[in-house]
Amino acid sequence: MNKFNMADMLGHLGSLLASVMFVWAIIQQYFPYNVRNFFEKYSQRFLTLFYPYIQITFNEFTGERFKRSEAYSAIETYLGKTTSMQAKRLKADVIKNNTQPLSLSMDDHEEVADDFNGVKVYWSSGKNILKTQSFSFYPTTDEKRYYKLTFHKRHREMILGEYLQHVLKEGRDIKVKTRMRKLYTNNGSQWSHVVFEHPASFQTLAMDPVMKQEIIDDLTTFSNGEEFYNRIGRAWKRGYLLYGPPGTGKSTMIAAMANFLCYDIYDLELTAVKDNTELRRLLIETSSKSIIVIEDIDCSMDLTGQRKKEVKEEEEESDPKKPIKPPENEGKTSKVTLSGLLNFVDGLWSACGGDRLIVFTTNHVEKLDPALIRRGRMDKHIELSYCGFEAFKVLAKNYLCIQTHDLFERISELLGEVEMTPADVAENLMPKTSPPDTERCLKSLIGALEAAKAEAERKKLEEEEEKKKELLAVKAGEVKVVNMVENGEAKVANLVENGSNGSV
Ligand SMILES: Nc1ncnc2c1ncn2[C@@H]1O[C@H](COP(=O)(O)OP(=O)(O)OP(=O)(O)O)[C@@H](O)[C@H]1O
Repeated sequence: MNKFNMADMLGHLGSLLASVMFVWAIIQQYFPYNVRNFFEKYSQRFLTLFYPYIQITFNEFTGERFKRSEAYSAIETYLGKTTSMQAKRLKADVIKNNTQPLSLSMDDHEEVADDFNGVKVYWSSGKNILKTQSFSFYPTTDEKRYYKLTFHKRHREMILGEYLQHVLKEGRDIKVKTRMRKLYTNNGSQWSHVVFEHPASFQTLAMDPVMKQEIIDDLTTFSNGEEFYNRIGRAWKRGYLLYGPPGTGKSTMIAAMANFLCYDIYDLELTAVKDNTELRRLLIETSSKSIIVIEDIDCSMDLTGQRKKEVKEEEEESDPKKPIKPPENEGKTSKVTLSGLLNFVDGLWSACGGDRLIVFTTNHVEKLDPALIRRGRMDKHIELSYCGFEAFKVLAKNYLCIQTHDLFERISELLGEVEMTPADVAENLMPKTSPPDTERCLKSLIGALEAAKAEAERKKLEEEEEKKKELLAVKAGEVKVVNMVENGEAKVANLVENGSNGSV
């Protein structure tokens, strides 16, 4: 009996559904769009009288036809984490990133809940399929995806303000962290890029640990400082000057900075930039969350000489008596000037928004114009120097996976006496066999350090000999002069004596 009733009920339900669908199909087919729209509009209004929830739709494409909405993309990324825990149907996409190979988002018509400060909100995904007007035999469809946010109307203010800001910021931050980072280089006025996959990190960077921590803290404060920079009315940028002999890790540190902050790198070849206008254009094209690097700044332009010339020109220009003469550069290809570079560092271009680090490197800090590297322009001066024992320990850990060894004491002694760059120390620690023969590598380093020490001592001796010789030469010269003076005096005395005797 029960069985029969059930089958009967299902039969009725089936025919009811079929009828509803039939009627809906008829309405869609024959009722004009305006009439349907009218019913939909008023039924919605009627429902909102009793429905305490508010809905916001974020469409994938807004305004410009092929431009994906930034908000949609940030929401998609934000929901990625929640989605993988809650939704039953997910969409996966491959992203080329070491830390996270797959990006997950919820499939169409899924719903997930999110909790913010104890308030529950619901996100659902959907798509509208529009039939495009076309004369093709196969009608084409246009899919418009969207996310819908639903929340109770009593939380309106908080959701529209704080929560949405939080979602967009989190989404953007996750995106920055998981995106493939790029290394841009300029060929004249054009940037071209490759994927940036340098493995350097602060962990593998060999330097004094206190200094390293200081840099990490500084970078963290800077990257979280949007509000602070806004408050004090300064462009959100920071200048770093890295200086030290070749092979001390300046380029490696830039790579470590980019990996730490998840920023892109713009490696600016200043010598390829025609003039200040081109420099400005290149800078305006840089994106936020990036490091703009000018390596070997002292070789990129004659800063000292040029600065003097510029100062002289400025002085001459301000002299009213001076006749006006045509500019020297007219008709010639001009170069970037120091003042152009200073404008760039000072952030005249900061109107393009976002945070940027500017990093200059040099092997000869003393050659740079003080105006270029004064605080406020280059906020942090970092000296990368010869390898100390602490830096060596980092390299030993990286290259040989050891934290301590009997030979460390000797190495520590030698490093205190000899100047060797981390690049040279690393080269000696490079395993030549597999598995690495730790002792052999350490002994190779000791051998190199002893050879360097002997060489330094030999040079010192040579220099001392040279100095001695110079001193002797000076002394010999002095003796000669004294002799000459004495001879001269004797002659003069003779003459005087002869003169007083009346003989000429
Ligand atoms: N402090 C360091 N920590 C770890 N590795 C380092 C360090 N310094 C140098 N190296 C190693 O030496 C190589 C050369 O270093 P890097 O190019 O960073 O030096 P640099 O100071 O930029 O030199 P240059 O002034 O010639 O450009 C790197 O590939 C890296 O492997």
